Amino acid sequence: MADERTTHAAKAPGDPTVIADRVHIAYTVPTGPGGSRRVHAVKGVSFVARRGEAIGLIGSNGSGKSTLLKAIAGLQTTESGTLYTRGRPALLGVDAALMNDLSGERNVVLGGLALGMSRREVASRYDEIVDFSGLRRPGREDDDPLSRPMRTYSSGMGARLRFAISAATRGHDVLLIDEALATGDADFRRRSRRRIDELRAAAGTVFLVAHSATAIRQTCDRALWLEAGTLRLDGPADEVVAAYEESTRTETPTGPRT
Ligand SMILES: Nc1ncnc2c1ncn2[C@@H]1O[C@H](COP(=O)(O)OP(=O)(O)OP(=O)(O)O)[C@@H](O)[C@H]1O
Repeated sequence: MADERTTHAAKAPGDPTVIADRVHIAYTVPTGPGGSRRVHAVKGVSFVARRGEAIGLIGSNGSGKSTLLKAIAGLQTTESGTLYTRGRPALLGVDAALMNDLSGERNVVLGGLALGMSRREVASRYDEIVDFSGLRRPGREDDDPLSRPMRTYSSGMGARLRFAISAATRGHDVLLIDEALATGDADFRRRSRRRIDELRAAAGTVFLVAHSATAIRQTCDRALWLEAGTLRLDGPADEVVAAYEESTRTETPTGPRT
């Protein structure tokens, strides 16, 4: 079977959708009465993302991946440097503005509106979203998770619904996905990959933050490896992921042996 990813990757990338030029991002963290300290989360990161690319962000915990994603989405200000994002970016993922006390059904509407869909658009895509999430199981109509509050969902169910909502968006030049593919079964991951490919083919740029090297390898053609806020490597996903894996093998402390 042909590898869709290779087909897309073979196409020449298009116009720039995100341009980062020596971007620095810092948080101010209160340390006590009147005091604060700065956490320098992203340090001088530069890259150009183009239409048609799916770019994975990889790096150890606290390396700045989510911060960079938020900045690309326009939700986090930069301290210095220039960050340009074309059109309407959409940030999707575990932090998406869903409400745990509301039912899955209400959250589909809420999430759709938060992503800029009209009520009519949400209504017309409702079934598509729910089908994609895989939460409505034929023959199990007596227990429809969509009518239950989201707090009763497993983390995998919640992640699937969030991804399904976000995957229904249209017309975004830049789609940012945080960790959405880390959960879900093989079938869901396959459908997610196909959808990301479709979004990419429909002209946007997709950024994906994932801890799973496999998700990045299977979904992205390019990867940015962040380490302690700096861009350590930018290149073909296979190469960057291999270098990252190699470093985690050699740099992960094993702890003292007793
Ligand atoms: N709201 C915040 N206030 C203060 N510091 C923050 C905030 N968010 C993140 N940080 C700090 O910024 C740095 C980068 O965090 P970020 O969440 O971007 O990393 P990450 O690579 O996405 O991590 P993970 O893989 O664990 O999700 C870390 O040192 C983190 O502690």
